Amino acid sequence: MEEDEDCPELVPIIELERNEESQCKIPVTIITGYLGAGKTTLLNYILTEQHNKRIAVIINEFGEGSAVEKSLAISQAGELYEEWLELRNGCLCCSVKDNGLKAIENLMQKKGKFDYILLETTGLADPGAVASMFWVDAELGSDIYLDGIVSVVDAKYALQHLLEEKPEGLVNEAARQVALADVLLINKTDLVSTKELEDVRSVVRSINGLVKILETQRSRVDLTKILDLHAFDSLSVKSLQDKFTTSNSHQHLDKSIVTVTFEVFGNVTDEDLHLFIQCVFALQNLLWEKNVKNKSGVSMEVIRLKGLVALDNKQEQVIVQGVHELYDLEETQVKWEGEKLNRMVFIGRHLDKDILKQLFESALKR
Ligand SMILES: Nc1nc2c(ncn2[C@@H]2O[C@H](COP(=O)(O)OP(=O)(O)OP(=O)(O)O)[C@@H](O)[C@H]2O)c(=O)[nH]1
Ligand SMILES: [Zn+2]
Repeated sequence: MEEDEDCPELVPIIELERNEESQCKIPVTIITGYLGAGKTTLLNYILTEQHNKRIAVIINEFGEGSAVEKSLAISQAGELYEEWLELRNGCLCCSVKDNGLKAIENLMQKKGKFDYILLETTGLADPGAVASMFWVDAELGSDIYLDGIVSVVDAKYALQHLLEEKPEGLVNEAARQVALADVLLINKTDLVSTKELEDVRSVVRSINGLVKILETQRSRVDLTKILDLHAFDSLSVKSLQDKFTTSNSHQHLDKSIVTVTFEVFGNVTDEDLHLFIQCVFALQNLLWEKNVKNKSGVSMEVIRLKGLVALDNKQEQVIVQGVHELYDLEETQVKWEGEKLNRMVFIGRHLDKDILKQLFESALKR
């Protein structure tokens, strides 16, 4: 016993850093889903479940062009406080990016730190834009990080919403929400038959080949399955590998949003990888002259990107994450063994696998 005290166990630096990080950084989970799917029910459920966390809930009620107000409830020991948090600008993609973070940071100064932040976006907001504003590099010194995106669909109306044909150029928001999700709740399973549920599951799967699907009633879900996912950092490398081995590509009913995956041997320089990703993310930028089209001449749009890549000067696997024109490379702890097999997953509209794969192959070192 005494000997133990004399000789303290050495803790590797990496572990120390990770612990420190997880102590001071606060996860944000984005909860999205079509109108009436069960998002608020989920939030209420989370707030009343035993979790020993101090959770801040932010509900976006972004009105049409009106001033943005956020209703904020802080739950502590079952008590609910409500407070209005006002943001000056309604534009999600640009200025709210700073305001949104700032507002939360200010609030934490006033109220003390939270352990967790849940953000419910309305059925109309583009969760990709919301996600990107919370997906801030650690270097920026933010107190919060994006942990994951949870989408809720209504089992009864999901097919109708997901398969609805939009006029050319318009996005099916319900499908985009599924495309972005790390975890998807098929809620209100009490309202559908086994067959209907099976159909919803297969359409969801055809849109997003990576998403973890859970079925719920009244949004009741095991919280460990939706919180602390680390979906946007290098800790997700294991799950990405698993998904690659289990997911097989499905042919989509509505060809607009699909998941495209490919694997290519080789390695790439840092610079060429950045060029490739920038090119891919510029695909949706209609004003950009290099805007790459699919075989039918329609512009591709990447909603979510994940990949495991081999950089020519790195022993470790590097994970690539992208959402809404933001992307990030992060070195993992996992060393390559044997031949280096790059794995890429794209979720988006009008994607053409061959073109994306060729583009990636030409970025690889020869
Ligand atoms: N039958 C059934 N009803 C449910 C279930 N979950 C939620 N509801 C009901 O569905 C309605 C909508 O739920 P909300 O949680 O408010 O949905 P929401 O996604 O927050 O809706 P908006 O904020 O309007 O977009 C409510 O009346 C809920 O009580 C379920 O599993 N089964
Ligand atoms: Zn709601």
